[in-house]
Amino acid sequence: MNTGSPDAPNEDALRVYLKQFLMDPFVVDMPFPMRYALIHWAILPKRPAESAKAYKEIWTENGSPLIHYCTQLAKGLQTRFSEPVELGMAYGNPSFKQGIEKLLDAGVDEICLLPMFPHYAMATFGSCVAGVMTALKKRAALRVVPPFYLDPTYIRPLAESLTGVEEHILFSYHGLPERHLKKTDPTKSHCLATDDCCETDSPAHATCYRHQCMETTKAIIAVADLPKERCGVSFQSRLGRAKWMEPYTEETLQKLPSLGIKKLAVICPAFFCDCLETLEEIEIRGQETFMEAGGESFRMIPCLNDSPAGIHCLETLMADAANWPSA
Ligand SMILES: C=CC1=C(C)c2cc3[nH]c(cc4nc(cc5[nH]c(cc1n2)c(C)c5CCC(=O)O)C(CCC(=O)O)=C4C)c(C)c3C=C
Ligand SMILES: [Fe+2]
Ligand SMILES: [Fe+2]
Repeated sequence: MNTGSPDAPNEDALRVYLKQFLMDPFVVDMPFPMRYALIHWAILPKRPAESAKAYKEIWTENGSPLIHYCTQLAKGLQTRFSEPVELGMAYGNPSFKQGIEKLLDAGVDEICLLPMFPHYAMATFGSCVAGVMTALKKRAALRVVPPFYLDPTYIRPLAESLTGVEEHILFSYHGLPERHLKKTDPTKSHCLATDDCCETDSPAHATCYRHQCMETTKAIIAVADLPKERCGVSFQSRLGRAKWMEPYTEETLQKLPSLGIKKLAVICPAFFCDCLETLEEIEIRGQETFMEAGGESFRMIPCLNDSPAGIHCLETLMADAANWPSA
């Protein structure tokens, strides 16, 4: 399961998709009347046209890159397992609800859900699990592959993709409102209480997106044997006026050349597949920002996508989960 894309890169399709995405209480976590008002009055009048323009920049003859890569990955996985594999998106098509019905029609009595998000976030992993549990209505048992932010099958190929990269490396992760980090802290006192909370052991880290992103960064740096001073972290894709995790990628890209960093490579390890957020926000707009601020070269490191390493990673995660005792 992944987030999903609009059916087409046009305003009408974007309105449908954005409404479904942003009315999800796991994404915009406000009481219904406030969420409804914000989405319908502040976001839906303008954002569909803006987002349609962005999607047009990355749309290919195969449609949305995200859906294309996920479809190829699901096909690849199906060649590795005798049990049926279905792809389902949280928003848009193919929907996870259709996927569940297809699996039930095929007679399965247990479903293994693989949210294609390396890190836990209420807006992604949390929403997928809740959506599937509600739609499944206990018609089959469910097991869920946990966040795989440190899994060697994910870390190793990303580290290898940095081989020979001599530039400064920016690890740009999708951001979250800080409010989400506090909300999913089970201790209610750890996350963001101190500057170094993510470095201090805590049960909160099982659901701390920031901690998990930092761990992924450290693991890739260690496996790729990169000098730490040549690496930085930032958070992208901020939406709305609330405070999101900092530093923001856009501001970082603007600032780096003035610090003498003129050659840059960007890797986006929060994304299993390249999508709007990597291809348009970083590779197109981010590159422009960096070069206009005085940068000399900009290189985008691809996500695992439907590479053999990508299929191997998902296959291993799925096989490991299938070996756990039944729930
Ligand atoms: C990688 C993990 C992701 C997190 C965490 C996440 C949080 C999050 N996203 C929004 C709002 C939007 N996200 C949109 C697209 C989108 N987001 C992710 C991943 C994460 N989002 C993906 C893979 C995609 C799909 C892109 C594609 O290629 O189709 C969008 C739609 C596009 C746009 O108009 O920008 C929105 C809106 C919020 C509010 C949020 C956390 C609260
Ligand atoms: Fe933390
Ligand atoms: Fe997003």
